[in-house]
Amino acid sequence: MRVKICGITQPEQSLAIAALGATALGFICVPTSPRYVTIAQIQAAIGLIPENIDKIGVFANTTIAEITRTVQKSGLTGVQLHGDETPEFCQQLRQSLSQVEIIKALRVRSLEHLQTTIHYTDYVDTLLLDAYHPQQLGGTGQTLDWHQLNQQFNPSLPWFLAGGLTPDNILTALSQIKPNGIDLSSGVEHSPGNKDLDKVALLFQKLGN
Ligand SMILES: O=C(O)c1ccccc1N[C@@H]1O[C@H](COP(=O)(O)O)[C@@H](O)[C@H]1O
Repeated sequence: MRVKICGITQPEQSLAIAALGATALGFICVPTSPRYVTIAQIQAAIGLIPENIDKIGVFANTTIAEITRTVQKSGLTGVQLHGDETPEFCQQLRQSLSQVEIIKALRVRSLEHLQTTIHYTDYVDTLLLDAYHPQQLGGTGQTLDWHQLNQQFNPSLPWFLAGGLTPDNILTALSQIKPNGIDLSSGVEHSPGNKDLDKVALLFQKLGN
């Protein structure tokens, strides 16, 4: 299973988290987030991380030109679209970034809302489900209803479960639902952007790594 640790701001923490077992690291490219990092900060982190680790930039409601510029300058291997990007936007981004993994995040408002993921199938590589929050785009610590999700969500694409996952609740979540990957941010940090390496280690211990 893929394990993505997101919202990293300190380059040396990237290296430590990769060594603990993360398969993907996430960098927040949304300027309003307390976890926002510049291209220079992403470059510094990526310079330390082994090649086999996925390096994902998280964007929301920005332009294709801005995403493309950031990917090309920083060396990101994937992008996570966490805003209201349409299937048409994803199709255009695919044309601009053909070698890069495109992950479309859906902030789930309702079970009916889940059905919109079908429209992205031809244009993205991976889906991600996060909890909806009226004021914040992500990193909220809010969880989804895993049991209901298990009954209603059966996508044809691989997908990440996100939203309020922690070392304490991860096994409960995975007992109820079987995503292809998990994504954690606020559940493994001291404060926004400052990861708690003890919590990350506990996560991988719980996962049996
Ligand atoms: O973390 C942020 O600050 C953020 C800002 C804007 C868009 C997405 C963001 N984070 C994403 O939120 C989810 C879940 O986070 P959490 O585990 O509930 O804290 C995760 O996919 C992050 O990539």
